[in-house]
Amino acid sequence: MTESKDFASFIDKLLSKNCPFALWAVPGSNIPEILISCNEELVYPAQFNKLNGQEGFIFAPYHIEENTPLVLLKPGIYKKGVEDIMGIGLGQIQNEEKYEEPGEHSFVISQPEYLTDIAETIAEIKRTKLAKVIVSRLIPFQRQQESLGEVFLQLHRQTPKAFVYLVNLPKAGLWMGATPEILLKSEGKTLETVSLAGTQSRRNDGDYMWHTKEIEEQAFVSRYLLDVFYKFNIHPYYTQGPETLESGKVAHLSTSFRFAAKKLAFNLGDFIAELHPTPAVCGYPKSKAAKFISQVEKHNRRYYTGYLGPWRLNGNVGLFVNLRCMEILPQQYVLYSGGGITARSVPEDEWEETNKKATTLLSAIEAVQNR
Ligand SMILES: C=C(O[C@@H]1C=C(C(=O)O)C=C[C@H]1O)C(=O)O
Repeated sequence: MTESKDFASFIDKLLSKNCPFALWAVPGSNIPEILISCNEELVYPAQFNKLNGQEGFIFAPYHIEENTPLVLLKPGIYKKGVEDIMGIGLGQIQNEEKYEEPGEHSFVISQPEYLTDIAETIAEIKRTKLAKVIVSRLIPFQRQQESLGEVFLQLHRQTPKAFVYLVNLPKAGLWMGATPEILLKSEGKTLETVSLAGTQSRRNDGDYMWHTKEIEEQAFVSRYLLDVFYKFNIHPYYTQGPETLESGKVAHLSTSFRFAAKKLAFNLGDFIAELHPTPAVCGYPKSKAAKFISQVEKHNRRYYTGYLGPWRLNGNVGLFVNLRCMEILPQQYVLYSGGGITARSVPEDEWEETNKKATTLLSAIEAVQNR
């Protein structure tokens, strides 16, 4: 797919129609998939647990609010593979009006402000029972005349092991990303969820050493997953890891948990509602961390740290946490990047970590802008 100039211009033409769609490639696959829906095929469930029994593609926010609804694209035109996708007659797709601009993204904080916030976060952790909290920030980047189709293909070329996507939706906006984090994925009769946390720079020699800070912060996520398993009576389950997972310019610690899908045959929506947001993107304990985030972060996370992916589409569930993502506005890209803060954090290192995470997207944009 990455070789096709025609495919990039097909994506650009689709974007110019402004119809609701989700385009994605699952990790390790070169085969793109698309779901195009008309406005009538969009559903806005009021709560996360209202997904029981539904089917389609989900684009879920961090918090459901009026400006950030949970969106389900019901099966409309679904195609897999470049040829089949490009076979879609664009003439049959209705032009939709331009969406309303999302609210101001003016809460871009400077490095000194960020460092102060992180120092205060560390002090709060040391003073209270809060053990870990994810603090994020916005990174704006100027758009030029570059093709978004080309940026999507470049992103896929650079991060083939991620879930790479482009989503255009009224109410939610235009988003692109390449996330390494599985929330819930089906494989035959098995379901898998993953505890992913702890970050270091990617190494060429693959010789990773993990330190106490990363080991502890990933363990918080694993412990939380086991609490949720206990609530839903999920056993036996099988684990693999912690092991190193590379994505873009960084690497993480990852543990996979697998169990029989029949355990959640009737309440998969409830399970997701309980799982989200995990301590990988919120913190631990979860309610304390969520409250702290709402005080320390001046921006609205919108769909960053939400989740997205096929939901029982042709029988498959493939939900990923919305990380390494950006909202695409007419004049600029707004990237979202965050990291887990614990008592062992060093503010300057955390700043660097958010920069490194952002290079996944920035290097794809720059590669296209500099062509
Ligand atoms: C919050 C992000 O990533 C999450 C936080 C991580 C960390 O704190 O080390 C690692 C992976 C993700 O679970 C992000 O990419 O913005």
